[in-house]
Amino acid sequence: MTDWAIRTENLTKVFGSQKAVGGISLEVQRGSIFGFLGPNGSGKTTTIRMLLGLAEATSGEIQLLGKTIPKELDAALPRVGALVEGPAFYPYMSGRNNLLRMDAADRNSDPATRERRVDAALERVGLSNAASKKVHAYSLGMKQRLGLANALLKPRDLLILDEPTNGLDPQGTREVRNLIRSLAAEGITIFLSSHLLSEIEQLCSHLAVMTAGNIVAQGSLEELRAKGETRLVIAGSGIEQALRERGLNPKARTGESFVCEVSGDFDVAALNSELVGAGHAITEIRLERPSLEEYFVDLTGEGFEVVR
Ligand SMILES: Nc1ncnc2c1ncn2[C@@H]1O[C@H](COP(=O)(O)OP(=O)(O)OP(=O)(O)O)[C@@H](O)[C@H]1O
Repeated sequence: MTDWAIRTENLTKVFGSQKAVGGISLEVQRGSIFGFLGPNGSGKTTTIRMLLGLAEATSGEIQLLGKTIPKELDAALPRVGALVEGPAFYPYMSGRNNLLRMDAADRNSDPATRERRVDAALERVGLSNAASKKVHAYSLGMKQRLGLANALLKPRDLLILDEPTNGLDPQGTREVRNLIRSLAAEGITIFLSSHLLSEIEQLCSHLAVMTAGNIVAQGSLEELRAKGETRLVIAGSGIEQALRERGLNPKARTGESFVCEVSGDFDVAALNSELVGAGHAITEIRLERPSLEEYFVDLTGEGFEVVR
């Protein structure tokens, strides 16, 4: 039986006459870094708010760490850290005092361990040296890391992060991404929304693609990569006839090369040695896979930003 950190079935949210989330079934495996990819306005934040019990679903079901939401919210939430719409810090208070204050506002947290937990969280996100600095002097990346420290004041099994690198400069983006990687390496399941395909490709093991309130693709990165059509590109002496004899359907491409549609697991090395063995001089042979971006654009008719 698969152990799901998040599972939804037919989750729907309607605002007036608008379906912001149109019946989505998410399956987020424990231990994964799961990317929730979609352009702005596709329904990601609304979904995340429903997962966390911040918004009520119109219909459908949610399981978070095996608990039914919203019925068993109190049992699930202590193990879930969240970063949704940058938390509001007091700018003229230090990072450390902000965390102490936020922890004190949480009725389930233990005052006896507060200082120790706050210092450990600051250490974890690399802010120990800036702990006594006022937050208004923090860079955006530091503020975002402080937000993550706030989400890490207690031991967590799952972190839900809404666009965690949005608005950060390249340095801040790198800091936050590295932090996410190290948290995942500790075994925390990460669910992260982003409108950047490049971010998801760099960080995530699994993803779901949202467009206009619906999931149009979901699975591991490799599964989705294998879905687009694979092409064999090949050039060599007498190659067209040789390919036809082997049941492939070559089409002429630029220069001397031909292209054939093949399955994702096509064995190029075997074909190469067979053709060479039969006396053909092969000057080019390779598989060409469409990028994830091409595949998603085919599915959604939209572009994804590909900022690195
Ligand atoms: N409280 C609300 N009342 C009415 N419509 C809403 C409300 N919240 C969201 N919407 C609408 O629902 C749709 C999905 O919005 P949502 O914020 O979930 O998208 P998103 O993918 O998170 O985008 P973004 O990255 O811009 O936040 C949008 O069309 C938005 O205008």
